[in-house]
Amino acid sequence: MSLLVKICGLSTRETLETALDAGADMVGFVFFPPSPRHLSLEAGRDLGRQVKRRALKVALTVDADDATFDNIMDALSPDIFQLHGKETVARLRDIKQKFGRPVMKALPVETVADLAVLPGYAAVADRILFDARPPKDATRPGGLGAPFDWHLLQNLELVLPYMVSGGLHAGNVAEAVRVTRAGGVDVSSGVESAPGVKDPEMIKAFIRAARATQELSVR
Ligand SMILES: O=C(O)c1ccccc1N[C@@H]1O[C@H](COP(=O)(O)O)[C@@H](O)[C@H]1O
Repeated sequence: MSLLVKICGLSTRETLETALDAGADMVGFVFFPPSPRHLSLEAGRDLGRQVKRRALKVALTVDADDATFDNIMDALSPDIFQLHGKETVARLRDIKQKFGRPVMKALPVETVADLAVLPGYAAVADRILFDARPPKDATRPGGLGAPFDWHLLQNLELVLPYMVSGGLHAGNVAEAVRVTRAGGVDVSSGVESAPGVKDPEMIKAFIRAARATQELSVR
C-alpha cells in the first residue's frame, strides 16, 4: 500500500502548485483564525478550484460549529474534514451525517494514556491522525512543529488507516514511518521558512523523503 503524503496549511497558489506537482496525495487548508495558516473562505474557494482533483482537499477545523462547516462545504467542497479540536465521538457522527464527508480525527499524543480514547473514535472516524499533544498554553492545538514519542505507536493494532504528524520534516519522516508503520504522514511547519510561510524546496524535499520510505509502510 502506498504512503499517503499530506501537505497542510497551504495558502498560496504557488506553494499549492508545488505540492501538487511534487505528488502530494492530500493538500490541507486551515480554517481556524488563530492559526498563521488560516484561510478566508474566498481564498479557500480559489485554492480549492486550483486542485482540480489532483489531490484530496482536506479542510482542517477546530471545534467548528455547523455554520462554519456549511461555509467550508460551499467554498471548498473538501474531500475530507480533519477535526483537530476536542470534538467528541458523538460530534464526529453528527458531522458525518450532516455534511456527508469522511472525517479524519486528530488525537493528541504525549503518553500511552492518550491512546485510551482510540477505540471510541476508531468506531466512527474514517481515519485517525496521531499528532503531538500541544503544551497547555499553546494558542492552537497543532501546527507547532513539535514531535511526540513515535514509539508509543510501535505496537499499535489499528485496522483503520492512520497518519502521523507533529514536527515532521524531510530529515525525520523516514524514521517516523519506520517506527509507527503509519500509512500516511502530514506536515506543516517542517516545510516552512517561518510560521505560515511555505517553502517550495522544503515541500519537494519532504515529498521526496516520504516517497523513499514507501516500502516501510503497512497501513
Ligand atoms: O497548522 C496549523 O496551524 C494548525 C492549527 C490548528 C490545528 C492543527 C494545525 N495543523 C496540523 O498540526 C499537525 C502538525 O503540524 P506540524 O507539522 O507540527 O506543524 C498537522 O497535522 C497539521 O495539519
